[in-house]
Amino acid sequence: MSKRMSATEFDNAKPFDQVPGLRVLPIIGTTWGMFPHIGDGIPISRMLELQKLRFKQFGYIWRDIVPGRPPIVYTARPEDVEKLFKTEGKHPVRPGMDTIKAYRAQRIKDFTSAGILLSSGDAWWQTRSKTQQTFLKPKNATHYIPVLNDIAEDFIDRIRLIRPENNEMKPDFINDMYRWALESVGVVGLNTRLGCLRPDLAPDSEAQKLINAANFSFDAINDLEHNFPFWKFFVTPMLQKLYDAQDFLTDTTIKYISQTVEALKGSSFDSYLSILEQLLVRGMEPSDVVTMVIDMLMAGVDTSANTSAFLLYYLARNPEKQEKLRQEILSVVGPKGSTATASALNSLPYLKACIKESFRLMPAANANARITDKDLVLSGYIIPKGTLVAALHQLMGRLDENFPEAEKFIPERWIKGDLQESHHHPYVTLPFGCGTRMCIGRKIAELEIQQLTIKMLQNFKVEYDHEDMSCFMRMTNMPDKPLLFKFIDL
Ligand code: HEM
Repeated sequence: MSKRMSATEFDNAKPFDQVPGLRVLPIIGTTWGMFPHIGDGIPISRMLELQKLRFKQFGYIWRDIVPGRPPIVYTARPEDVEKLFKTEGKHPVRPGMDTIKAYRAQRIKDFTSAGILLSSGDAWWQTRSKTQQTFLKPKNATHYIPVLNDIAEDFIDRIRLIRPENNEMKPDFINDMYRWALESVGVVGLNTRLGCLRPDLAPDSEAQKLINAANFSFDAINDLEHNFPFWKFFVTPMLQKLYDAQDFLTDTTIKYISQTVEALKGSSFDSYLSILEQLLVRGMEPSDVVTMVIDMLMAGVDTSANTSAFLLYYLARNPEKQEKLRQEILSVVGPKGSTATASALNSLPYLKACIKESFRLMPAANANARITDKDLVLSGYIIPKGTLVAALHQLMGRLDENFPEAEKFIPERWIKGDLQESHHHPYVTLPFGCGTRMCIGRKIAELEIQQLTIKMLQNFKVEYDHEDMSCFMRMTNMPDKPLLFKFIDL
C-alpha cells in the first residue's frame, strides 16, 4: 500500500471512539453486557452465541472495553482479517495465558524463557526460529506416521474394551479422547509412549496424573483468566492448584528430557533423530526444550481431542458423508488392520475436505487474536496500536454470505471442481492461525486426526442419536454435550 493511499485511508477513517459497542460504564467498562438482568446474561464461555448477538446488534465490527486490559475490537470482515495479518510485524503478539506466565516467572530456575506459546518480541523469535524448521519439515512429521497409527489402533482397542453392550459410549468419553491426544503429542514431545490408553491405568500412575494435570490446567486457566483477576493480587487456592498441576507437568517433562539427553550422549547420530532429539542437538538448551515440550502439551491436547470429537459428531450426523469417506479410506488405505502410508495420506481428498469442513464449523480457536503493533484502519475505523483485535473465524465461517447453507456440513465445498466448491475469501477460516506465529504443531496435528479418523471408519459405523451439539470455550472450543457416540462394529 502506498504512503499516499494509506494517508488518505487514515484521513477518511472514523475515530476509534465511534466503533460501535456497548455503553462503557465506570469501573466495569462493557463487561456488564454479559451480566444477567442488566446485560444479556450470555457467559463468555458461550462465545459464539455472544458474537452472533453482537453481530446482530452492531454489524461487522464492534469493541469492548475491559478496565486494566487493552481495548478489544472484534471483526467479522475477511478484508479486515487479511489486513491484520498482512501488516503484522516481525514479532506478532498473541494475548492470553498470563497465569502460566506467572507460574514460569516464579519457577525461574527451570524456565529461562516464557516459551514459544507465551513470549513476545525477540524472546519468542529466539525459540521459534530454532524450532520451526524441525516441526514443519515434512519428513520429520511423516516419521511419526507408524507410531500415530499404532496409537490410533490402541484407542480402537480401548473403545472395544470400555464400550457398553448397547455400543453407546459413557458420558465421560471426552476423557478418552484426551488420553488419545496426550499419548499422541507425548510420543513427539517426550519421545516415549506414556501409556495413557492402557486398560489398567492406576489412579496414581504417571500417565493418569499427567492426564489430570493437563485437564485441570485447562479448567483453571480458563476460570482464572476469564473472571476478575484476584490471582494477580495474591495466590488464590485455584492458582495454587494450577501451580501444583504445572509442577507435575514440568517435573515429568524434565525427567523424560534428561533421559533423552543421556541417551544422546552415547549416540553417533547416524540414524534418524526424532523431533525432540533434533531440538536437543541443534543448539537449544535443555531447559528451553523443556519449556517447548510443555507448550506442546498445553497446545496439543485439547485442540486435537476436541477437533476430532467434532469431526466424529459431524460424520455421525451425516451418515451419507460418513459412508462416502469410508469408501475413500477402504479403497486407498484398505480394510481394518491396514496402515496408511505417507503416500496414501496424500491421496485422501475427501478426508481432508471433511476435516476442513469440521474446522469451518467448529474451529478449536473461535478467533485468532493479535495485539496490534501499529495503527490500522479496519472497516473504516482507526484502530490504535496496542488494541487486541479478534478475527472471528467461527462466526464468519457460519455466515451464508461466505458459505451458502453455512450451518450444513458439506465437505464437497473443499473439493476442487465439485459443483459445490466454495469460493470464499481466503482469510475466513484459518484453523491453525496465520503468518509467522501460526501453529507450529499443525503437521503433527493433521496426521493425528487423519490417522484416528481412518481407524475409526475402518472399524466402526459411528452414530449419535441425541440433542444437537454446540460448543463452549475452555481455552479452545469444546463439545457442549457428552460424546454419546455409538460405535457399531463393521
Ligand atoms: C487440531 C489441532 C490444533 C489446532 C487447531 C491448533 C491451532 C493453533 C492455533 C490457532 C494457534 C495460534 C496461531 C496464531 O496465533 O496464528 C496455535 C499455536 C500453537 N500451536 Fe497449535 N493447534 C493444534 C495442535 C497443536 C499441536 C499437536 C501442537 C504441538 C505439537 C501445537 C503447538 C502449538 C504451539 C507451540 C503454538 C504457538 C506457536 C507460536 O506462538 O509461535 N498445536 N495452534
